[in-house]
Amino acid sequence: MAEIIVKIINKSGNELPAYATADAAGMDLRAHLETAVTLQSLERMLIPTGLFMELPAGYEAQVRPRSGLAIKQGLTLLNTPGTIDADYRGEIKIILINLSNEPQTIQPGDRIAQMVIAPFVQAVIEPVTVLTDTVRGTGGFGHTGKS
Ligand SMILES: O=c1ccn([C@H]2C[C@H](O)[C@@H](COP(=O)(O)OP(=O)(O)OP(=O)(O)O)O2)c(=O)[nH]1
Ligand SMILES: [Mg+2]
Repeated sequence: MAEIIVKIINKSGNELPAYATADAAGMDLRAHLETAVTLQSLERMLIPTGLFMELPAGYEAQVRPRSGLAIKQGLTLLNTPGTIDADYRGEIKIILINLSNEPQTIQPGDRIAQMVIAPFVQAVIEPVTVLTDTVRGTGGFGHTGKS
């Protein structure tokens, strides 16, 4: 696999993101907090990570929920997958939402999300007035049925 260099400034005091296992796709991101915060049911909150990144051109970072937090605590990312642009130089922040019925508490340094680095393409848009015919045509939104 080609080596992709991602430059990171870490102002959090937490350890740097890292792949936990040999072939992991995601690196966990930790909450950069002074004290614990609690999200009430259905409350959303922007949680800082203290991380600032420089991705190579042609790559994005996707921030995604952790399945353990989702199933055990109903915590997910409101905008999943969040998009971190290669030209963004601000702090990476996580939009957490509590979809459970109980308050959920995040401690400083908790792993609240994971980040996947992925290549992307930028398309050239070509305005036209007619599109090619296909078997699907305009069918969508479940038009092929369920079973
Ligand atoms: O979960 C996220 C999503 C985005 N960002 C940062 C990096 C990204 O490059 C920038 C802009 O994100 P996006 O394009 O999704 O937001 P927008 O509402 O379109 O803002 P903008 O007008 O700044 O592009 O915000 C985060 O830190 N966390
Ligand atoms: Mg945008």
